[in-house]
Amino acid sequence: MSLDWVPRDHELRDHKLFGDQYWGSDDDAPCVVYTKKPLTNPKSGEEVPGLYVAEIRLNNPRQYNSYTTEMVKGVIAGFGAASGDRSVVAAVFTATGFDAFCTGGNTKEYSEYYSRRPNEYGEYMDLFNGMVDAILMCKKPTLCRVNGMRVAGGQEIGMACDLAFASDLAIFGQAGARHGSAPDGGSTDFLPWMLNMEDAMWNCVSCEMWSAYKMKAKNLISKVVPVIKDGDKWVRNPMIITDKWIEDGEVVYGEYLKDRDAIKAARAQIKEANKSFELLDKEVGKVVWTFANLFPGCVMKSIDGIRAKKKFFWDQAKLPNRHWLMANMNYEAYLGFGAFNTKKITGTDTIDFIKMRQLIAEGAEANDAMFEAVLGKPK
Ligand SMILES: CC(C)(COP(=O)(O)OP(=O)(O)OC[C@H]1O[C@@H](n2cnc3c(N)ncnc32)[C@H](O)[C@@H]1OP(=O)(O)O)[C@@H](O)C(=O)NCCC(=O)NCCSC(=O)C1=CCCCC1=O
Repeated sequence: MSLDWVPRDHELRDHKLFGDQYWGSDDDAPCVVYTKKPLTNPKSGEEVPGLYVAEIRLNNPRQYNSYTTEMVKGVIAGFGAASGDRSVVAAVFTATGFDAFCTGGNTKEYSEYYSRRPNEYGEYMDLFNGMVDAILMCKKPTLCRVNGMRVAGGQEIGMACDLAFASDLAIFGQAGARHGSAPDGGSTDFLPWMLNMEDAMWNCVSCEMWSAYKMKAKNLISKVVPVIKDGDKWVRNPMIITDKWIEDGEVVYGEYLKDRDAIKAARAQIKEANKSFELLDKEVGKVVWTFANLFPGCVMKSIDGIRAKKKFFWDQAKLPNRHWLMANMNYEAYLGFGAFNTKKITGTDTIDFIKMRQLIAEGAEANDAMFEAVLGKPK
């Protein structure tokens, strides 16, 4: 017997919360660019009709794709759109150019607007937390296409994604303790899951930058590929040791070259080289195709089961962190972001840390006199 007699409504509902007002195009930097690209079979190269991959691209290359307040809204809107679009198979998070995926919050905005305006920064942090939540809540697999350095908040929003694939020119690390913040936008929560505790501790606090090869060896990311192309030949990042594992009893794979002149020459080679994301896009395409050929519901249930472990610490800490970050905008963040933002005026991009500790040792008040004593001076 047919079930035609059961009343049904077949008009598709629209579940979108917002439109495209938070996105821009290539020419609108700083902005987020949202694009639906056809799902493609990596073997045949054929595009699948009616199915897409959503690309959410940070577009602020002049400032290493750091996100401005408006861009944070664009990312939230992007992951929300990808999540709610029936035709989207996966969401790819990337950025413009070969230099940077993202170096975190916009230090100019932090220094010139948010420092000494703690309530304003609290409101901003609500958006930032919403951005990480939007990635972790997206009902599509999320892939970070690490086109360049992933630093500070860039590392945090990158780690919020399910999987990461990197250009071998990318470096990974935090900048918080150097520039007056704590990596509380996800790194203190995610790093200890993804690296071992000892590595998480050092990478989170030291502000050392680790190569993509080192991070692959330490399991932070899924794959590293070269982007320098010399004719038909792919050339691995010349600044990093990739041709041996051990030297003099120490693991050297993934470390920077030691010799200063060799580093200088490698940097110049990278600058001049012809570059292409062909291999990176191939890797991302293969993974998306794997997901596309699995049950969508089972894929998302499995992903959310893993994400729950990442969310466990993130959800516990995100609000207390927001309150601390807000208060800190009156103190160390004012100094740290101020120093970085005025490096062209003073010739130094950090405060005088030893002087600050000496003043603290004397029990000095945290007032303008202290700030003046530790900040650089106009040249
Ligand atoms: C270490 C660096 C990432 C790279 O150093 P280097 O390769 O030497 O490049 P620079 O000369 O420093 O940078 C090139 C130009 O880009 C500008 N830039 C870089 N990063 C930013 C940024 N985040 N915002 C704005 N502008 C940026 C830089 O000023 C240069 O411009 P110029 O006009 O001089 O050519 C290094 O760049 C670096 O340390 N960057 C800053 C990293 C940082 O402090 N980010 C913010 C951290 S805090 C954060 O992200 C948070 C997230 C949520 C929770 C709370 C929080 O604090």
